[in-house]
Amino acid sequence: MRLTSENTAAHEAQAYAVRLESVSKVYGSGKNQVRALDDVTAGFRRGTFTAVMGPSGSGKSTFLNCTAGLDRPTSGRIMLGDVELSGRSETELTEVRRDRIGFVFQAYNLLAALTVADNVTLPVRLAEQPVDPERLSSVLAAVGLSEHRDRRPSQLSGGQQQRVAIARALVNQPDLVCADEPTGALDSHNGRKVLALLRRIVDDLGQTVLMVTHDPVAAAQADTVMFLADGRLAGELTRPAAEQIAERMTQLGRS
Ligand SMILES: Nc1ncnc2c1ncn2[C@@H]1O[C@H](COP(=O)(O)OP(=O)(O)OP(=O)(O)O)[C@@H](O)[C@H]1O
Repeated sequence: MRLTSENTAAHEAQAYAVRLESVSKVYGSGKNQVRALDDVTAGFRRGTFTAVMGPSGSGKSTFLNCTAGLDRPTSGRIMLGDVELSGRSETELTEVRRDRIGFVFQAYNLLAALTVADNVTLPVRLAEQPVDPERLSSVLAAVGLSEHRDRRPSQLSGGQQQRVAIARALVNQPDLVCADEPTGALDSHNGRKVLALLRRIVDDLGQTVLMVTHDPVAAAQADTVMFLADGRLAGELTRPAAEQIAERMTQLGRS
């Protein structure tokens, strides 16, 4: 097939969950100006798990927030599948986030008054869509919480609460799951279980995961580790061991 610019764009939208083209983010102005992201171009293929690492202040949260439509880049383009995020109104961005992106935060962000099942289906109900009982059962089974569907978050361990958050992130079959330090509040046993679950949703369900972490052991679960330094891409490692990641982080910290 001859590749015209139109079918190249369609092909890329199919192959990549999200693409960033020359994305920069500048905070403040004058002498207080901070270039948190500096001309970042990157693409994340569907069905892959990427960890984002870098020294403190290197731009990881800014990168994740811009990619997930929580923050707006100063310049550049972000394409979520075939949807361009730039130039969208706040209401449109809220809808894109609700319908196409799953979020997993360090602090779980569950609603204490709701049951597990009601927390998981919240994005569906916020979109005023009917809850599909089969979809609910299948995401609860995927995270191993079928028997706990009627409990409240306070009746679960931290690791179980994070698995509820992952089920909530999956319920709309999102284009992208964004995880910000998902194991940051967990002990190592529960942290390992959550990481294994993130790995499984990529391998078994074909989800695309983008995870910011400070932990080389967590990052070693990813297919690719992408490094940031001073808001710029500073290389990547494919299927690295935790030791290699730690070594690269030490080098970046020294530079
Ligand atoms: N809202 C903001 N206003 C001004 N500067 C900001 C803002 N948010 C981030 N920054 C600055 O942008 C740079 C990148 O910050 P960011 O939080 O993205 O880094 P990070 O790699 O996630 O850091 P950490 O690992 O410490 O969480 C830093 O210099 C930070 O001080």
